[in-house]
Amino acid sequence: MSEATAPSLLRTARIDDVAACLRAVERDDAAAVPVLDERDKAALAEAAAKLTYKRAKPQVNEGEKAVYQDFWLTRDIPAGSVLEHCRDAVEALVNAALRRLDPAPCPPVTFHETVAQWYEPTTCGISPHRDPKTFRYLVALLVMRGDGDFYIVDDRRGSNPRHIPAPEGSLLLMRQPGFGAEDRHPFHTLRTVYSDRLILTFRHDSRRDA
Ligand SMILES: O=C(O)CCC(=O)C(=O)O
Ligand SMILES: [Fe+2]
Repeated sequence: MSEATAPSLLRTARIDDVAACLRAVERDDAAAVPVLDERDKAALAEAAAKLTYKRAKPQVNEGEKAVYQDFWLTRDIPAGSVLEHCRDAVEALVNAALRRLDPAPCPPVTFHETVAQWYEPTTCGISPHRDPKTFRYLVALLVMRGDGDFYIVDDRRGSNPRHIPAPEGSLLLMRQPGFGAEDRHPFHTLRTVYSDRLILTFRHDSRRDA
């Protein structure tokens, strides 16, 4: 798609609100901010609904480290699609917000990895876990459709849950190592999913840094 016809996304997102969200991430490990209007949500959910998803492995790891998952995913994001434009728009928005913070908690992010995830209603979308620490600075989850209960927790048992409201249309930002500190790497979980939930997950992969 040429630039002239590229859809404009995130028109209603405000950089200052995203900067305030990043401050909340420094304090609370994760926070969400509304970024999508009705038109964005419709265009993105329509494109995401056309992707071909694979079921996530129901269980990853054994014993104490077991993580249980109940969702569908794909990394096949068509080149030039509205979903790819969306990745670029979210990356630009987050980096514009980071530039408003002094000192900035991390360098500019590059979202090397994009995953589309689809959850049907369930009582456990994904049990407590940490994302691999090769993913640095920030993980960004864009909720294109649906609703679910996201929590930051203290451990794999899910102790001390802190609910992070992230309704449809919001961008949930969660810290990874390198965001202000090397030793902050939060456990998190998605519990109840109330209605079909479509998200894009964006991650900065340090193995692909120059
Ligand atoms: O869907 C969510 O809200 C969380 C997903 C997640 O933590 C992951 O895929 O690593
Ligand atoms: Fe995760």
